[in-house]
Amino acid sequence: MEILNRDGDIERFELLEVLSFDSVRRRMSVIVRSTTGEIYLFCKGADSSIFPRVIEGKVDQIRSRVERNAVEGLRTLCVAYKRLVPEEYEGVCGLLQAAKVALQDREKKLAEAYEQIEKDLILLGATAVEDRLQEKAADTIEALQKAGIKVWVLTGDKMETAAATCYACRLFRRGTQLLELTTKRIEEQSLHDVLFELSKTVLRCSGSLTRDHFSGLSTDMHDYGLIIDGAALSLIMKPREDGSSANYRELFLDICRNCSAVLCCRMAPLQKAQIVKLIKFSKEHPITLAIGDGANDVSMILEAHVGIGVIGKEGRQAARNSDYAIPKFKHLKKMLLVHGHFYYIRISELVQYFFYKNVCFIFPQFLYQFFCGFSQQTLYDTAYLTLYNISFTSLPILLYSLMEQHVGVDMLKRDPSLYRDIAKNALLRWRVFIYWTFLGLFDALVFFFGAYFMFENTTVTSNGQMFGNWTFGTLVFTVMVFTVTLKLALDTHYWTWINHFVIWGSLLFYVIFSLLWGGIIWPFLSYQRMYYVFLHMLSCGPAWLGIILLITVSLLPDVLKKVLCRQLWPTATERTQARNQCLSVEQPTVFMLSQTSSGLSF
Ligand SMILES: Nc1ncnc2c1ncn2[C@@H]1O[C@H](COP(=O)(O)OP(=O)(O)OP(=O)(O)O)[C@@H](O)[C@H]1O
Ligand SMILES: [Mg+2]
Repeated sequence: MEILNRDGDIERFELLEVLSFDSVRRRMSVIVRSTTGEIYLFCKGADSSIFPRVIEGKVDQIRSRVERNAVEGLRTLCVAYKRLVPEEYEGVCGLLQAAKVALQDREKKLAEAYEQIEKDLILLGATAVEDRLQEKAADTIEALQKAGIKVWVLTGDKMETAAATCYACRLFRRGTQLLELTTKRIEEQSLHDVLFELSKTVLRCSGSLTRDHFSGLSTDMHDYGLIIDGAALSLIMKPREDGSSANYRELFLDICRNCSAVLCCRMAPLQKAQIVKLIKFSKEHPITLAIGDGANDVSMILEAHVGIGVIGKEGRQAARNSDYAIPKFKHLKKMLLVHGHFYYIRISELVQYFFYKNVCFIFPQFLYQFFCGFSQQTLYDTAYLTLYNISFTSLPILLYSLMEQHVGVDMLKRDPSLYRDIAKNALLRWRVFIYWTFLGLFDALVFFFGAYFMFENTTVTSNGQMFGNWTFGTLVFTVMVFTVTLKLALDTHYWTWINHFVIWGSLLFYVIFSLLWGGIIWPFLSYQRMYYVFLHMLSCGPAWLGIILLITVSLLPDVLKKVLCRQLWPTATERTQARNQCLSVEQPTVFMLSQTSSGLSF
């Protein structure tokens, strides 16, 4: 190992041992031998883990320096060393070797060995490096807050550094009142008192004020930010004999609910996961998402409902253990607010539409049983039964669920609050599900009884011929295929040639298939009950009229509901759609935004 010293000379060291870093110890050491044969141990790590191990050096001076640097948002590391005489070194080697080859509890033994070796150090100094935020980190966090997502920062960093970072990424603002739940405070008062005091502070205001927690835009004085450190968290989580820890947890969660931002600092990796778990199983059962870039974030990424890894300088562990890996933090915005929004809309329509079209399909068959003496006679021909879900009505919804964009990408990025329209599983709630089911039942009733009443008049054909039960079934089926496909066409906002192709293509395919299926005598069929049925039905005018009428009647309630809801209770998304339509007919306007830097930013 060669090192260039400040005089410009090269110093050579032989690297003997590495006591590797871990997030619990928060320090690492190396043992080296200089050219003169002296053996040194150099240790670097977080101030909190170095200072207690130091017996010499300008501790107070360096401590205050470190505090100052941390407040400025710099990442600080303290460095200490000690000289090892050869006998000591022998002892160290022996300890390490024994721990390394242990077959049981190796990790624990290594930790104990490190603990013994890294003590009685002489403080050398401290380093402070600027750990710059990734580009657009602040924008992204602000957008997430506007979208109604609560952002918590869980970090292994020092409290002061982490707080400065939170200010830099606008999680804390000028008006944010910081509440501290730290070990220092708990040492002064008891945990019980601190928690009650904090909860009194936050709950006093939450009752009387209508604050906008989520937008983060409130300029209200009572915008709270909570800071908690790892040691305080373990006190809260620690199970007690009298079972009171559960109460502390509830109290802690109550305080957090009333804070617009929460910062957890000096967290060990497992504590990060513990926090995620705590929130995940809290009474609101929120969906949690954890994003991180380092190995120390892996456990929380695995614990959260959605784990995202940022592929970065800190290696690939986080990305490898995540559900989604992204190259930069700023991509989270597009991922959630645009793709997340789109896919939620798509998947919810896919699910509901599948129920709907199958209710439309099966309910007439059920009703038919009352009219056929419960003889198990099918209403539709077997080919129709087989092909309804796999070819007549499959592609349009498949394409919808892959391509639909009810609002433009730019619009979703520009206005994060649109995300609130779909938050809390808004489109897959019972109310929506019941609406779709009733729509399906209504449509099925219209198909069935519409056709039934038409067939009551036995002289629908001009030549006096009567329709049979297969024509009845085919009429119901035709109206159904057209209605469910047109319903999807009404729901589609984003039309591309491929949507046109599958929607109109599916209908055309149905017509052509029916013509061929009944128009030709197929040699492989032993009997052909559909022979000429479809053509026969189309050859009579009233059937055409009936089909058009029934399709219109079945689509009408949904169209009316859409129009009324849009007019009376438009969602933010619908307002945006309407605005976009207005804008697209007006002359294009160019907006220019200029940003001036202000010394008063925080
Ligand atoms: N390679 C290292 N050598 C010595 N000390 C380190 C090293 N990496 C981190 N530390 C110290 O250990 C502390 C905890 O590190 P950890 O990786 O858990 O969190 P972090 O990197 O500070 O923050 P984050 O959790 O946001 O990644 C750091 O604040 C730092 O003081
Ligand atoms: Mg780290």
